[in-house]
Amino acid sequence: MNRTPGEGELAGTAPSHDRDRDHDHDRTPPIPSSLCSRSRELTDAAADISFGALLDADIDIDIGTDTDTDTATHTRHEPRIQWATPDGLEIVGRGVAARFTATGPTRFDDVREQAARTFEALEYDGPAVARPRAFGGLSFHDSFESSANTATDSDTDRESDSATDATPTTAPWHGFTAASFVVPQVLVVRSDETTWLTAVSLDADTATQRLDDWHDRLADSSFPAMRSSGSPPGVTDTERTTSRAAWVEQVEDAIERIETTTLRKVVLAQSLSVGLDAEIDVPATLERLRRRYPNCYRFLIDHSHAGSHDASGTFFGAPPERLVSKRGEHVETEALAGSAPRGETPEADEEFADQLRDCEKVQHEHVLVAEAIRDQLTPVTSSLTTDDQQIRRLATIQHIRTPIEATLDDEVTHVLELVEALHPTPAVGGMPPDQAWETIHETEPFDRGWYAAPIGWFDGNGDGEFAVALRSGVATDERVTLFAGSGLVADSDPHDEWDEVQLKFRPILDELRPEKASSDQSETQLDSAATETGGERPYPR
Ligand SMILES: C=C(O[C@@H]1C=C(C(=O)O)C=C[C@H]1O)C(=O)O
Repeated sequence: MNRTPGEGELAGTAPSHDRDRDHDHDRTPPIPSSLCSRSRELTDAAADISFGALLDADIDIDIGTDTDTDTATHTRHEPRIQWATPDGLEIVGRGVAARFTATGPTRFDDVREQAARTFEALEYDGPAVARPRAFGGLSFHDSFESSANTATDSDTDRESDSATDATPTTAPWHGFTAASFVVPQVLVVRSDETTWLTAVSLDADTATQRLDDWHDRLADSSFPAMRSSGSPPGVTDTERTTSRAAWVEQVEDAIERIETTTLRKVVLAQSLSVGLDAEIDVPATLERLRRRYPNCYRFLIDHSHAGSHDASGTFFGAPPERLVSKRGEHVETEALAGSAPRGETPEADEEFADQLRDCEKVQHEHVLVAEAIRDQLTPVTSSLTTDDQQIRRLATIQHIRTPIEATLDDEVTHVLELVEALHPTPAVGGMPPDQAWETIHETEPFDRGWYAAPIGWFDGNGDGEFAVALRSGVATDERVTLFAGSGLVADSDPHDEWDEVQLKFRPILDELRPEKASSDQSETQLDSAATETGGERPYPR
């Protein structure tokens, strides 16, 4: 199938050298220099059906003048996003009003520059919570390059350093690029008691028309009344990238590097490819994850590129970790590192928590992360406070958490600047960062892609929020590829670290296996204990 971009569906490419070597160059309209947005509050009935309706893959979304007549394929290829924070803000979006993409070491600046051009002339009449935002993320490392680009690079001049170092993407990351954000054409935003519908287009008339069309559609009672939580698709097989024996060798090798070089900490990961009995319903899976991991973020990114022949996979997850949020000059972040299982009883649970608090190795691993975050933020902030350590309890695992808040000085104006400064924290990379990446790159037998990388949104003011894309996977047809890792320091034990990684696969893996339903009793008990210790601050809207 070869689609042409529809009206209002504008794809941005990186400026300068990157644009010259984009293989979709001829078909790619420029980044829009204006956007118009209209919002309307949804009444109860429409609000209830709006999330499922907008995410439902079978819905024939209006994307303007798209010429494709194969509706089923076409809707599956229609980009969609979902974003939810632990305090109840939920956003779903469909279609592309603007797209910002970039590759290489300048990817943060390139995306910011593209977005600035588009958002500069944004006309918007709704409340702040329903404003247009760009949703997306980045790959873990800037050497990541989409396979679509690499396929054609041989016949174009490769000018940037990044292009020369780039590694072609491998499954399941086909179609992903080093930085990709979309401003959706239609958004439903739920916050507190209200639900808003927002439509975005190049001009006011189209935005108003789109808003009215979608409002009528959502008032249509033929849509299901509730968001579906579906049922697990069932698992046919699992394939590991890393056997236990290989892992033990990798960890021992990493520890030797820590003992003999200046490397102090490195996070090594594994990937698990899971074959499914049926195609996965990702929004329904996220709804089940919401019920079991209410304190986590939830995200879904399906950025299938207009004009591309193949759909990319859907990247989704329920991460516990905030990378950073910026609202005006106020910044919130956290160190989350150091992990233990949940106990079967409250006493056993507390014992595991005590081990986290008292274990020298775990404290070392955690403090490295908190210090690195403080060191990155101090030069750009006028004040910075670090709270006491807390235990963050999730249904299947507990972590040490140190909340960090700061007030920015005048130098930093965009959340992407903070994302660039902080990513990767030693919670997912290591210390020092370059040496940690070298170790990861030389050790891990798979491509991290967007795993453990920043995922989130920013708006026209440069405010935004990013989580770390952990407890995540990529769904492609009837497989889901999961990723999980663990922080290693000098006295790490390979077998303990193996167990920790398996625990981190569980959030999604449990939702793929029907047998999980039979152990619901114990999950419920875990759930009721899965509250945070220490007060959680409100997440920004
Ligand atoms: C790397 C992961 O998790 C990170 C590593 C942790 C650790 O080493 O203790 C804990 C939380 C996360 O910061 C993962 O979930 O894959």
